[in-house]
Amino acid sequence: MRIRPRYLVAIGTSIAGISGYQLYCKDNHASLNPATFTPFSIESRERVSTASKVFTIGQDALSNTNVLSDIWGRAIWSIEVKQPQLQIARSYTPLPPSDDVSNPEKQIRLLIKQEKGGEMSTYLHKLPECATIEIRGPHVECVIPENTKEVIFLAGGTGIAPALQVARVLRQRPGSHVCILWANRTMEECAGASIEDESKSSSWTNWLGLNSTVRTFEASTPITRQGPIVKLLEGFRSEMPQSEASTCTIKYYVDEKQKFIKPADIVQQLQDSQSIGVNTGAKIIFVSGPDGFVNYWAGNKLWIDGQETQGPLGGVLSRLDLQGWSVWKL
Ligand SMILES: Cc1cc2nc3c(=O)[nH]c(=O)nc-3n(C[C@H](O)[C@H](O)[C@H](O)COP(=O)(O)OP(=O)(O)OC[C@H]3O[C@@H](n4cnc5c(N)ncnc54)[C@H](O)[C@@H]3O)c2cc1C
Repeated sequence: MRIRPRYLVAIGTSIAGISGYQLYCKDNHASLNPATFTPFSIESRERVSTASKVFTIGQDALSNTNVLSDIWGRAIWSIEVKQPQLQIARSYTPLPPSDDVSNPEKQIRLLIKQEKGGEMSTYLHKLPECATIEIRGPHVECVIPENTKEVIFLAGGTGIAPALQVARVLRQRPGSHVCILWANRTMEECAGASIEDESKSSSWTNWLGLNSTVRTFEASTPITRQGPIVKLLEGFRSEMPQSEASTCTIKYYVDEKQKFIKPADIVQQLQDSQSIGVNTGAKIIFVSGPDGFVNYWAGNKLWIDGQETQGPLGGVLSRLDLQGWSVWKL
């Protein structure tokens, strides 16, 4: 059968078109960018608790891009996920990679809590394995000043994700002191965490090992498998050189255990910082979590001309002598 030249042109054009589209899709996968939503597949989901899961997204598709390597080293950042039917987007904060720390750009992992009645989080939790989601980013939420080596991080619930980003940045700065106070409603959100007996141990010096004999834990705390977030936190703690020049303190607080972050915990950290007294750079207290948590500790953020701003310092922190530390609400 003879095929007319004009059909050959049409077939050739179609093949070229399909190949071009496939190439475009391939490139498009690798081009996470802040302006447009790009499809990525969900590679896996790991349950953290009844309400929370860690989603791993587009690991292979991201393997050729360097877009994230710079940002991991200097900032708190997020990405947006789109819900295609409702055309809404929500922000999420990537977790540092757990296994292949040298190639962070290969992974986007998100800790997502399913909110009761929440449109996006429910949509994401109900998606089947290998589903495609559209993401846009990275978006810088806060650049950590180069001279910052001391950070206290008050985190509530999924607000722990930016704390892990900060820990990762400071781990690369010799002489850094990171203190993360993480509050959860239930024990299952931080399964495997050691809940400190606060009457016996409360200062950075204890984590330095100077007081290690009094580091005891609530007898009622069940020894369970460490959840993925606790694993990440404990990984940071053990990787950070524990010396007087460099410390990583992590404390867990759980509502159902009647263990809450108290103003005295912050005062203690400020005093410990003063006694270590090695750093002169910008010292920052970050507050991250649900609105109620942020409001309680640092006051409301304010919307001005359609932009969310820090607003004045309020809440508990405004009543403490912060000794020159600045506060950043996330
Ligand atoms: C920079 C940034 C980073 C973030 N990072 C993370 C992260 O790493 N992990 C994470 O889990 N979340 C993160 N969030 C929060 C996330 O963006 C979403 O806000 C969250 O997932 C809830 O979205 P949703 O669409 O499921 O809930 P929404 O539909 O927006 O609802 C939120 C809550 O409000 C209630 N609600 C909704 N409508 C009403 C109404 N009419 N009346 C009364 N109550 C109502 C819902 O029941 C729900 O509890 C981040 C937010 C920001 C800004």
